[in-house]
Amino acid sequence: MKGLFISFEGPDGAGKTTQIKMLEEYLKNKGYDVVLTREPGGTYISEQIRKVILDVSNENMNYMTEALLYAASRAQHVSEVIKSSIDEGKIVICDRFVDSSVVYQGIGRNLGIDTVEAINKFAIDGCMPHVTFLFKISPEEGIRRKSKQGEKDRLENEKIDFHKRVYKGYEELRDKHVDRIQEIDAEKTIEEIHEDIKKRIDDIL
Ligand SMILES: Nc1ncnc2c1ncn2[C@@H]1O[C@H](COP(=O)(O)OP(=O)(O)O)[C@@H](O)[C@H]1O
Ligand SMILES: Cc1cn([C@H]2C[C@H](O)[C@@H](COP(=O)(O)OP(=O)(O)O)O2)c(=O)[nH]c1=O
Repeated sequence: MKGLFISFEGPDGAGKTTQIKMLEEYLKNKGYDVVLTREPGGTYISEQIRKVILDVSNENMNYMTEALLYAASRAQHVSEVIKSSIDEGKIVICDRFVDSSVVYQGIGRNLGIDTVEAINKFAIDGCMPHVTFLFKISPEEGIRRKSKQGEKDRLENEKIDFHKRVYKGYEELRDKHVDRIQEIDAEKTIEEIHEDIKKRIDDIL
């Protein structure tokens, strides 16, 4: 049997990581073989690329360089982890995937959706999530939550305007992929959101 590929998307600080861990626990308790992974990252090589991308000292990084590095990290991740895990019948839960590039680089950095999709066509090699949970939270609340966690990375350091474009970008993407992207009200409590996600996953499984 083929596995299931689930991605989590949304602004920084939306609560994705918190919910992913809870979902992993829930699915493991039900006996599913779960692979938890993240982008940028998820493999030894991709994690090294992550460090370069998020390093605050790389403040003069060209936006195209940034987009290509995310795609390079993704190419390794897809080929080394995601494809094989799905083929082995596992449930892959990924903290961000190509939608993040479309929104952050395509819309946030103004490279354009088409350009970013074209770059990533090579990286994803036909591999797309079966379902994507999009966490809806205001940019201000996301930043507030994240700032409680300590030091910010290069992307989180961006001005509020950038995060507002990201928020709008996700709305645009949601309207474009209604069959795949499911919106989650991320301003609810941690428990309420977990219940919501459990229900949606049970429907899929
Ligand atoms: N529903 C929620 N309500 C309030 N705070 C939350 C909620 N979900 C997560 N948090 C807190 O917000 C911060 C960011 O959460 P995190 O899961 O790391 O978000 P993300 O992975 O989307 O950046 C953490 O300190 C976390 O404990
Ligand atoms: C995967 C991906 C992430 N990003 C950004 C989103 C985040 O700001 C950062 C990854 O940081 P991370 O700490 O993993 O995300 P979060 O703050 O949601 O927990 O990289 C892109 O700009 N493009 C991409 O393709």
